[in-house]
Amino acid sequence: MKISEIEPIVLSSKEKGAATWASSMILVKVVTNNGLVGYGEAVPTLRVISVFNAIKQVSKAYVGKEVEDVEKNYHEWYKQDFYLSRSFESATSVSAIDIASWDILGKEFGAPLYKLLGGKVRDRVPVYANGWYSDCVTPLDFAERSKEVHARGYNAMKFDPFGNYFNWIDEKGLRESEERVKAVREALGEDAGVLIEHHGRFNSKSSQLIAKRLEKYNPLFMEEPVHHEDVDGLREYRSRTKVRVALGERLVSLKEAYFYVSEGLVDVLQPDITNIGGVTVAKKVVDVAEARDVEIAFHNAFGPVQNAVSVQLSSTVNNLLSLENFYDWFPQWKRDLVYNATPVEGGHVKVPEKPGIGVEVNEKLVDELKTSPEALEVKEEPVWVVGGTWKGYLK
Ligand SMILES: O=C(O)C(=O)C[C@H](O)[C@H](O)CO
Ligand SMILES: [Mg+2]
Repeated sequence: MKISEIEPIVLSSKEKGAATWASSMILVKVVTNNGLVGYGEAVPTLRVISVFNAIKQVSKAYVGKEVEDVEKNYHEWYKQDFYLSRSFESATSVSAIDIASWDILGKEFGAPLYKLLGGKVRDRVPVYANGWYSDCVTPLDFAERSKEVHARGYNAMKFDPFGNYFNWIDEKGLRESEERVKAVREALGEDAGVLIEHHGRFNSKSSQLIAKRLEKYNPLFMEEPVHHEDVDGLREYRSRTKVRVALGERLVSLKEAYFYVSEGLVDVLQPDITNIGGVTVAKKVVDVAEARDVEIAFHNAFGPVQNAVSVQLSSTVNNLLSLENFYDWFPQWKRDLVYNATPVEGGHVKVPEKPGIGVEVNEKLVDELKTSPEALEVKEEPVWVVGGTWKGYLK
């Protein structure tokens, strides 16, 4: 079947998500010449306009091609684009079109993606919560909220305890962060997973100080402890700390992922299927990680189509640690967009059996929420922060 049309669709709503960038979403609709429709999702972040336009350019390399030729089509774009691995817009655009292509493949063969990828190794996917700590500032705020999340069945949760510190962290910042993490660990007990998000914003010396303060709370992993491109800083961090490192949400190609795995720089790899090159590349990244016994925990922070395809892939991955999940902290419209098809129950998600990505998109709601691509406001609290947490509390 040939691809006849590709449409980027920006969706937004007044209802806000856990983070500013979660209030919008870029859906990609792919249609074939015999009327089959597939959906993918591209990542907005602060690039809504440029990603929307990039999808139009990447579409030029896909329209008219056989939708089943996912490998051939991806490599043709990789050759044509030249700067792919340095172009976030291109990588998330090709990822979205690839995901939609796989959605169509599943519909064509009447199978959920997991069946096209070698079958399930688990019937339910374990998830960890993110986005749950909006407006938490004091240790008590975090402790109380974490208990509520635990009571909902989540046995692992991630949070950024560092407030508005960036690059450097001083003793006051270390004390504030430690008090927040200590409060959560005491609230949850020893068996729950406590995952620490740094958002890649510290220099290596600061991150090493953080690791020494927090390792006694047995974090399941320390995510992006240093700036993503600070490889020497990451090497130094690895040589001087004992904690597990997670990274991967910013990777945009297979070779980038291979570098971090082959250099022994990562314990938990977090590829984002809507950034790394779609299903076609994500499944290769999983194999590279498996070769070095690196665990997989797909980054999954944006929308319900990304979530659906991440659930499908996670069900097939032997070396899966857990799948990130914002589902219960999505704005309702994101859950409604796929008829709330992947609810979290007891800290797990059942793997949908519908063809393709396993969920149906609510096309009526798409029409209601469709908007034009606009620049997001840049405020004192960065768009990637969980709302209301970019502050300190010790006077
Ligand atoms: O989900 C993650 O790992 C991210 O780094 C993204 C942010 O944490 C998420 O959007 C909440 O701010
Ligand atoms: Mg992160």
